[in-house]
Amino acid sequence: MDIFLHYLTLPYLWQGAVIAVQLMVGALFGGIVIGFFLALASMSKHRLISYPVKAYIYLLRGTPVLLQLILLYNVLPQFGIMLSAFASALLALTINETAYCAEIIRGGIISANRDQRTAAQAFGFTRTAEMIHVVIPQALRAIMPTLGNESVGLLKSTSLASVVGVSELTMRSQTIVSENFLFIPVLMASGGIYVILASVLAVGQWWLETRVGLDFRARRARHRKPRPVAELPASAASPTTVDSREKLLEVIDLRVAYHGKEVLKGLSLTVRRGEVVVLLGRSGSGKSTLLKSILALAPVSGGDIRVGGERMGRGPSGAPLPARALPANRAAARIGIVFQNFALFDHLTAEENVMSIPVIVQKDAKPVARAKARRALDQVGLSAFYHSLPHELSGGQQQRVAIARALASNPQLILFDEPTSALDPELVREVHSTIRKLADMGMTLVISTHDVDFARSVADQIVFLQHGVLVEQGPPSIIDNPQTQTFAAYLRQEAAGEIGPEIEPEPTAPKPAAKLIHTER
Ligand SMILES: Nc1ncnc2c1ncn2[C@@H]1O[C@H](COP(=O)(O)OP(=O)(O)OP(=O)(O)O)[C@@H](O)[C@H]1O
Repeated sequence: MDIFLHYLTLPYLWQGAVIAVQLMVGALFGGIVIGFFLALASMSKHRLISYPVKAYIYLLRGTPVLLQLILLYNVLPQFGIMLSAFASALLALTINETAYCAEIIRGGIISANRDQRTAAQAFGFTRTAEMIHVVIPQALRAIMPTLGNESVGLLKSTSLASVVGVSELTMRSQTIVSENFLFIPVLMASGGIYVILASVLAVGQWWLETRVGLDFRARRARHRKPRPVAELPASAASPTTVDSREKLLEVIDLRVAYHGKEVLKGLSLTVRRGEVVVLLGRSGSGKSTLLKSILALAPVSGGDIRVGGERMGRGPSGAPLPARALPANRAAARIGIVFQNFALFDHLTAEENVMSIPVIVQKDAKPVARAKARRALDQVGLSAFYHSLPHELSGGQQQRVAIARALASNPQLILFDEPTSALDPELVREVHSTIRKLADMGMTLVISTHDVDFARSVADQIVFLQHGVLVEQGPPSIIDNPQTQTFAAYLRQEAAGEIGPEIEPEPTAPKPAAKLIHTER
């Protein structure tokens, strides 16, 4: 035991351990930084970028790190590059690590919630902002355990550096053994040092995992010191006077196709400022696609969409905007959106969720954005929940945070994509009453829903879609007096609770006759 303890505390071995740790930290750091960019490159739409990166990862993962180490150590001098044994071992381990980290990080990125990413894009986040504020926080939660595992594996792989003459822990224990033949105590002491280092890594991993976890964030949010909140001018809080004749949203002959299949077939619609338009239709009729198109989030193949003076997804000449110009286009249109599944950023409190739009999109100072967020949360009756994380709220409360988030950007138009479909009946009421309040304030709303009674009570204009075609349009009275057989059949089935998804008509079947009744307010 004494001999074991002697070697366990031997400075010569611990100096070797320091070299092993230096190799591990250097390779892990390089692996994570370079791996992040490789992960992005491997997911690129451009094959010229993604394929070589995938091939690089494939080759490095497919060959033993020992082989790579020896190869690099012997190949570099032939190109006149003379590196020390330590530097070439570090380089080889880093290169190998980039492939593994790229795959770990790619896994984290693809695990990020799609709805939250769509929400960020809809509000006008740039790709970089989406990455920093939405994807990376979620990806970190997913990759932390695997990365912790990887760091322990890497620590053990540093022992391979001994083959090129790096005097790290394993090599030093072998050197001692070759002199005194005390295999068992020396190798056990060396193993003990590896276990101590791995334990330190495990504690670090646990600490980091806790910090990116939602429970820790929730606790921290509750105990955080109060942050500065700006005074907002009183005028900003009151609803603006609207000219109800002004056309705010114009959808002109809109066509959208997914993989060659047309799902919106020449749809035209006008929404005036202050108007509430409700979209009805069976599942699959194209309601969500219409809302996504308004935000330039759907593959529009024809037609035009204007919100205020802004052409969505197109430049002034009518040419489609490149992807990098879309965030500014969406931000300029000032459209808020509320999704069926809330799509709140789950690592942010209610207040942070709402203020993310003024901070990230409108570049407001944080105290101003916080004041706007609190005003919006007060408007939807959530003054007591500023510091709650989404998972601490009921579905109805989460949806009201989502409504506050849509309000915080001072939108000229708010889109609701089946805002109550994911809610229990008693929670539906609270969300409906919040939407009604917005309508009473004179906000312009476009709401997709299956709730005919709610549509009747809130709408200025009802729009019925079928197979991507606007079949009937008119005041709420058309619900009691439908003008087309298809709408009448839909209403009958809806009342009987027999509504099913759309069944595509045969390709030869004629389009449903469109009967339009236009309403002026
Ligand atoms: N990303 C997509 N890729 C391929 N097809 C899609 C995509 N999104 C929607 N579609 C198709 O477009 C059609 C219209 O879908 P959409 O979601 O707009 O209908 P909806 O009326 O909103 O339905 P629901 O009431 O169920 O939300 C459907 O046939 C759907 O399968």
